[in-house]
Amino acid sequence: MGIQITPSVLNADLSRLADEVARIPSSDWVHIDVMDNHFVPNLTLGLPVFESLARATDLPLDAHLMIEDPDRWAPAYAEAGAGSVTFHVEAAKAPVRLARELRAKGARASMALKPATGIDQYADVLGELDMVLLMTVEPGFGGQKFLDLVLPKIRRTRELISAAGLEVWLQVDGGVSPETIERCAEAGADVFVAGSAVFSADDPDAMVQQLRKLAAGATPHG
Ligand SMILES: O=C(CO)[C@@H](O)[C@H](O)COP(=O)(O)O
Ligand SMILES: [Fe+2]
Repeated sequence: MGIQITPSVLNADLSRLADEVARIPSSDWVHIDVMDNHFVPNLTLGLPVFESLARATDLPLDAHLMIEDPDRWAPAYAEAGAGSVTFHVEAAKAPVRLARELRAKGARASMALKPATGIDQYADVLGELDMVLLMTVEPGFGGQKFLDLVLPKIRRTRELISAAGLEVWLQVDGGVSPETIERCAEAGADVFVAGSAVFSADDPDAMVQQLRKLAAGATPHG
């Protein structure tokens, strides 16, 4: 599939969500951070806002659920029209069953890992997934500093995906900017979330294009 950029609207003007999304037409996806104030110490938005945005844009929505009990709530985001639904493995009770349910509802199934969660123990689950999200900050807030300590895990995840002959996308999320995106691409990431880097830029769409170019230039497989 190649390099994809999925801006997070967390630090956009949430009172004008549809207008903000209209400022980034070059994006491959729009990343929506759903937080419940339990799994993470922050509260953002839920299904009603998500459904409204799905009606207001033609860009596909990439739902990142930082919530407890994703087994119960995640399928509703697939039904609401999400192209991709990401649940956290630290919160899921039955990740394989949940991934299968998301796929059955027509969404891409994606599993997220916090920075301190290892990937090796989930090697056998990769075949059930369309994407793995590796957090490069502790989840909960935009605008945090990129954690270089996650780079070896990005490399290891790419190795596991390749060794199994899978087409699983590898997304990184947190502190991704023109300063850090090349490191992630070199390590094997191919889907890049960027929140503050995009929405604090004078021209957010030009920033999306710049990020894509930098990642493409640094990626080992073109
Ligand atoms: O999931 C999260 C935070 O928990 C992210 O999607 C951030 O919202 C990305 O924002 P930046 O780190 O790029 O500012
Ligand atoms: Fe996110």
